[in-house]
Amino acid sequence: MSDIWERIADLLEKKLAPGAYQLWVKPLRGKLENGALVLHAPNEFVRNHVQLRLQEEIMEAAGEVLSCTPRISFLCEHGPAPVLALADNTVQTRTVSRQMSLPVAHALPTQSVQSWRHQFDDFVVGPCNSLAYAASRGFCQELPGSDQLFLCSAPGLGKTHLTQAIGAEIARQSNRRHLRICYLSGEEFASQLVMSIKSRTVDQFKERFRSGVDLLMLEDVHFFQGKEKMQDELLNILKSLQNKGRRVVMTSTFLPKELSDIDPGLLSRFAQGFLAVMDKPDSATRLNIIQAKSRVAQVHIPNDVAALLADRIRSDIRQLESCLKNIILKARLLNTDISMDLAWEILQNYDLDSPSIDLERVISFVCQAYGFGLEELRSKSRKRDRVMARNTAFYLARKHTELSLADIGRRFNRKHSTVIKGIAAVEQEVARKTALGNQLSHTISQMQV
Ligand SMILES: Nc1ncnc2c1ncn2[C@@H]1O[C@H](COP(=O)(O)OP(=O)(O)OP(=O)(O)O)[C@@H](O)[C@H]1O
Repeated sequence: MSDIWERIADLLEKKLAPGAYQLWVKPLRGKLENGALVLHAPNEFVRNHVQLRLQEEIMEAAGEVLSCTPRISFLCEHGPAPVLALADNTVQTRTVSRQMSLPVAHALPTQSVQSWRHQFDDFVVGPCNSLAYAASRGFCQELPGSDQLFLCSAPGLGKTHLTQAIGAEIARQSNRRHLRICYLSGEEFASQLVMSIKSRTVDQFKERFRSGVDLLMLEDVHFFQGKEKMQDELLNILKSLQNKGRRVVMTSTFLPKELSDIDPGLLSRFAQGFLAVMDKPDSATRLNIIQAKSRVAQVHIPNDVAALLADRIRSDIRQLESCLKNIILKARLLNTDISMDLAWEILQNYDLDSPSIDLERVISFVCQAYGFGLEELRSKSRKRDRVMARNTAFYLARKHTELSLADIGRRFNRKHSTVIKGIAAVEQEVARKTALGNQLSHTISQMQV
């Protein structure tokens, strides 16, 4: 079948500038495999250039030779994974191929339908992300007012996961197979724009986004801070997409209002749709994530190990996941059980949070510091030293735990209004720097986090 490629290449020789043909098309080897045109480039540089710049021309030439437009895979002789030109590898009609090829040429290199890495099913929902999850689901169902979604969180808390889940879900819905999805990061957008400026193809670059995209998924838009030229182009593209009723998902590590050096018009576009913020997971969600990930790995994680991980890696799910994977891998390599010792060894390689403080730790600290037992703290006694000890416990519990005032009060046999008064009394003494206040400050600072 390689003579097919020779015919396509001959056609390209006639259509392209001689230099372009010699440089980019001549080194390619091509053949038809299962209805797809598979092109091998000698290296990644050539492959990327051909995929980015010549895909349309190749598609057209192939269409003329074959009387239908085939799917194209771009492979690299020394490279790893194939890069599919189409998001949908089912029905291959000329229209579908042409439509799909435009945005995907500018998408992340490996985003074919099969390569969405994350789904809704493997996203663990907790209080920290339930709104973002619901909004992402709503976006897929085209709920009224869900044309644009802005997902925001600190790094490693699931923005990419949800964005990819949206892409996977929409690409999966049979009635949306024709939809042209463009998924890329702010940085990729910028580098493609720079390349198009260098090759004087900015108009084509803009046109691809304006007319070739039904759903734009743009990650890490905080990248645009301070990049004026990029912001102009993005603003125009967003305006055009929004005017045409096209849908947009964006992610950012910062809220629109926290971004600096961004054109106000662009900021206002960022804030135009639904803004969903994800927080750090609470301990129950962290445990659920550990359990879900170990289920996928088909490994049993002992409860004490799960509790240790959930306690010491609290603010970044990516780190939590990576630590868990390393523990599982090490246990497999050493052919040993997953134990606390093994977990501790792996944990040393991570940036750990301090052990969290729960109410029982607060109680035992206060009892030790003041020389009372819990029953004396819970008693009705209004003796000054007991009141101070109790108030210190209220204050520390409020500071270090996520418990409500009512929960704290319950443990000490007190109403939540008493807890408020106790905390205020401690704060007042400390602020006034009285002798008692200084003593309280010292005691409070001894509670090691
Ligand atoms: N709620 C969750 N349930 C299951 N896995 C999650 C959840 N949140 C995050 N993860 C996992 O944590 C890892 C990091 O998540 P993700 O890449 O989506 O974070 P991000 O917010 O996009 O980070 P960054 O800002 O650094 O790009 C991924 O492997 C993802 O699957």
